[in-house]
Amino acid sequence: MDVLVDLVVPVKELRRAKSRLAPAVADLPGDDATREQAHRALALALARDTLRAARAAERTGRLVVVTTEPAEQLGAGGPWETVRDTGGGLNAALRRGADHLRRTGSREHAFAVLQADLPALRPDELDDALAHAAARFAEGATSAFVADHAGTGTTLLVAAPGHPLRPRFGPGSAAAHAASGAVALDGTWPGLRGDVDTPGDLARARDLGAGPHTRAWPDPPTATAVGAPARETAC
Ligand SMILES: Nc1nc2c(ncn2[C@@H]2O[C@H](COP(=O)(O)OP(=O)(O)OP(=O)(O)O)[C@@H](O)[C@H]2O)c(=O)[nH]1
Ligand SMILES: C=C(OP(=O)(O)O)C(=O)O
Repeated sequence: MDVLVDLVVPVKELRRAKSRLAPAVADLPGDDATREQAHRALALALARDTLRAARAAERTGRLVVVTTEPAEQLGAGGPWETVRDTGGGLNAALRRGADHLRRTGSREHAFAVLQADLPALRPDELDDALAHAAARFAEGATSAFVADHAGTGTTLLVAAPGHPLRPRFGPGSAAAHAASGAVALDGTWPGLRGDVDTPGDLARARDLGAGPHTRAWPDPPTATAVGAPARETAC
């Protein structure tokens, strides 16, 4: 497997994202509009911290964000490419990102999907998980995944070079990916496994050590923590 792995990261429309985190904003001061804005800011903070760590990983090649949001909205830690999410849900968005990579010259690379709700992700964890995947591919596996901390969801799905991504994200996706033939990767990667769906997950990620955006939420982080702006790719 090539040293570099091209990543597809899905970022849902912020005003519809992370509905299970509504209780985390319920007690914030202000009116409903203020709380809705804080909810969108939280979804954005999770994504920004995930992207920041993903971009910093040494094994990350191209980084493609599939979203309806404007590239500049995602801001921190670029550059990455954005591909427009044209609907159809998460797995359709991921296939669109993978198609974009394939059409634009990444045919020989391994591809991976990384969820965008991993605010405590550390670049070295992602590098280590991608190295584990490469080792399994050398043994003949064609895809591999990392289950979330609950063991039911999936935070990373990797396809070996020359093999398609077969995303089966959604409830029970860890079992669905295993049933599709993907091998489960073993490793103590708390940030990589630490997806944030509920207020309890958010507290857990903050205890682990979340990135600057999630740490600062509901306030914005300082400009120095934000980093370079994103680069948008027409698609
Ligand atoms: N581009 C894109 N990303 C999606 C879509 N649905 C989910 N995602 C992303 O997939 C990842 C995991 O999503 P979920 O945990 O199901 O997030 P969610 O749908 O925002 O959360 P809930 O409303 O609480 O179910 C996150 O990075 C989301 O931003 C979609 O339709 N399009
Ligand atoms: C979409 C997924 O995330 P979650 O289960 O956390 O919603 C998944 O793990 O497949």
